[in-house]
Amino acid sequence: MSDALAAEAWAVYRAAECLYDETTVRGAVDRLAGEVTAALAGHNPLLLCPMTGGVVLAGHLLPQLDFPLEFDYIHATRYAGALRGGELTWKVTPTAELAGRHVLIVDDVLDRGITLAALVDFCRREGAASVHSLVLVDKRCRREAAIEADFVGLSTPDRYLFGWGMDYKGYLRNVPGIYAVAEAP
Ligand SMILES: O=P(O)(O)OC[C@H]1O[C@H](OP(=O)(O)OP(=O)(O)O)[C@H](O)[C@@H]1O
Ligand SMILES: Nc1nc2[nH]cnc2c(=O)[nH]1
Repeated sequence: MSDALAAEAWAVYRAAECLYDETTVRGAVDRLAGEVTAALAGHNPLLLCPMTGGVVLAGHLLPQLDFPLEFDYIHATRYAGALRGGELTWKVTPTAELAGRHVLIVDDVLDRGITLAALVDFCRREGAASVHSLVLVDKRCRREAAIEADFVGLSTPDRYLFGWGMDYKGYLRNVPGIYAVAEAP
């Protein structure tokens, strides 16, 4: 990507509002790990990470789930570097067999709900025995698909977010807190 976009991302980062600092996010991930362990240890679950946003959360959650599980990824995107979602584009389906499995989808943010609803539908159509979902952030907004996550880390207002896997035009997924882009004055 261009240096101009990197500079824009840096300016957006500096002007943004920190909604949750790193310590708070890590605390939420610890709690989520406990909840998932209580619900799914012993069920031989398959964790499914929607790329790319789910990768930071999955990387922090996995070592805290101290029981047998499998991990795979899926790739469907509808923002593609934009600040508003469009059509969902499928890029990669999981290589793991989902039939008969207890699937846990682990994603960064539940916003309009279109992506998570499509992922859950996909897993059900593939014959999963059960499908649970976990999101780091549940945005308080008007859903466009009737879905809620089973495990929720944190809640935010309806602002465009970045950090902890969430991007600003492809940048800032690495930021170690959850930030909201500054609103125009
Ligand atoms: O609830 P929705 O409004 O459907 O949005 C939620 C989805 O948006 C983001 O993915 P995105 O399409 O931005 O791709 P990314 O994971 O590569 O950032 C995020 O990772 C969720 O999967
Ligand atoms: N980066 C990012 N991706 C999203 N996908 C849906 N909502 C958001 C958001 O607020 N930020």
